[in-house]
Amino acid sequence: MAENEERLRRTMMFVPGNNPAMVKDAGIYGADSIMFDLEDSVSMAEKDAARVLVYEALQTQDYGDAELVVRVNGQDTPYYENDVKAMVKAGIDIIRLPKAESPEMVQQLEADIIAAEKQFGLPEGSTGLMAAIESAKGVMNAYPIASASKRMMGIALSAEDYTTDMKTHRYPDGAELEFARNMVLHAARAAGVAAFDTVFTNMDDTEGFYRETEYIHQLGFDGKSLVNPRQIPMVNKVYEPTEKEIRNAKNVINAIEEARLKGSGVISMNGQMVDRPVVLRAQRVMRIAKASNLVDEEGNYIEK
Ligand SMILES: CC(C)(COP(=O)(O)OP(=O)(O)OC[C@H]1O[C@@H](n2cnc3c(N)ncnc32)[C@H](O)[C@@H]1OP(=O)(O)O)[C@@H](O)C(=O)NCCC(=O)NCCSC(=O)C[C@@](O)(CC(=O)O)C(=O)O
Ligand SMILES: [Mg+2]
Repeated sequence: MAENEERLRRTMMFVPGNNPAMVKDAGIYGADSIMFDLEDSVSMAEKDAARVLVYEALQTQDYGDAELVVRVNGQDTPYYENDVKAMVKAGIDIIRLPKAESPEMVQQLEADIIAAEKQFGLPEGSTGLMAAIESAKGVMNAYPIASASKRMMGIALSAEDYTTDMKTHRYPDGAELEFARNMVLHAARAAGVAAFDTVFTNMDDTEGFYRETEYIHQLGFDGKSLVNPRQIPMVNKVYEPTEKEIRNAKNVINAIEEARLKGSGVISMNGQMVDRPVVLRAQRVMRIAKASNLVDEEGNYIEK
C-alpha cells in the first residue's frame, strides 16, 4: 500500500496493441504508466497478432521508468486466458481487468496470474493487477472489487462503457459521472489502492480536458486514463504543485520538526493550525514536487 502512495500515477496512456508504431514509440512521451490495449481498440481479427506484438515489444523495447500495464480481453472472451499467460510470461507489471463487476472476477484473475507465474517459473507476486469499473454493477461493487486481492494496484472508472450501461452519454459538465466518480474514489481510498479517472476522447477540446482534469484532481484521483500523448503534459501541469504550495509544504515540515523537538505534535504557523493531516499533505506535495523536478535535494523550490 505504501508503494501505491509513493509511485506517481498521474498519466496512464492507452496504446492500441495492434499498432506497431505506437507500441514501439510509447515510451518517448513520459507517461507515468503505459497501458497496452488488447481489448476494445483491437478488432477481433487482430487479437492474436496484437498479443504477439505487445509480447515482442516487452522483450525488446526500453520503456524507461514507466510502469507497464496491459488491458487484457474480458473473462467472457476466448482471448482472455492466452492474454494473461502471455503477459505474465512477458513480465508485465500490471494486468488491467476490463468490465470488472464483482470481487470474484478479480479473484479469478489473481488465480490465473498465480498459475501463470508458476508455469513460467516467475517469483510469486511479481505481477500486479488492477480493475476497470465500466457498469452500474461494477460501481455498486466498487469497494469489494478494490479490496478483492492483495495484488490490487488500483481501480479505474471507464466512462464510455459506463454511460452506455446507464443509458446516457457523456456531457460537458460530467454530472452523469458524479456518483460513479465518488464511488470509485471512495472505494479506492477505503481499500488503500490508487484511483484513476476515465478517458477524455475529444482531442480538440483542450479547455474541456483541463476543466475535467482540474475537477478530478480536486476530488483526489491519483490520475487519469489517457488516449493521446498530447494529454500527458496537460495532466502533469494540473497535478504540479505551485511554488506557493511547495514553499508552504516545506515550512510546514520544518515547523512540525521544530515542534517535535519541543515535544509537541501540533503547532500554529502564521495563524494556521498545523497537525498530522496537514503534515501528511505537505509531505505528499514535496514527493510530487521532487518527482516533477521542481525542488532540489533539500526541498528548495528551483526558480525557473
Ligand atoms: C485518438 C487517436 C485516434 C488520435 O489520433 P491522431 O492521429 O489524431 O493523434 P495525434 O495526436 O496526431 O498523434 C501524434 C503522434 O502520437 C502518436 N500517438 C497518438 N496516440 C497515441 C497513443 N495512444 N499511444 C501511442 N502513440 C500515440 C501518433 O502515432 C503520432 O505519432 P507520429 O506519427 O510519430 O507523430 C489516437 O490518439 C489513438 O488511437 N489513441 C488510442 C485510442 C485507444 O486506445 N482507445 C481505446 C481505449 S479507450 C476505451 O476503450 C474506452 C474505455 O474502455 C476506457 C477505459 O476503460 O478507461 C471506456 O469504457 O471508457
Ligand atoms: Mg470500456
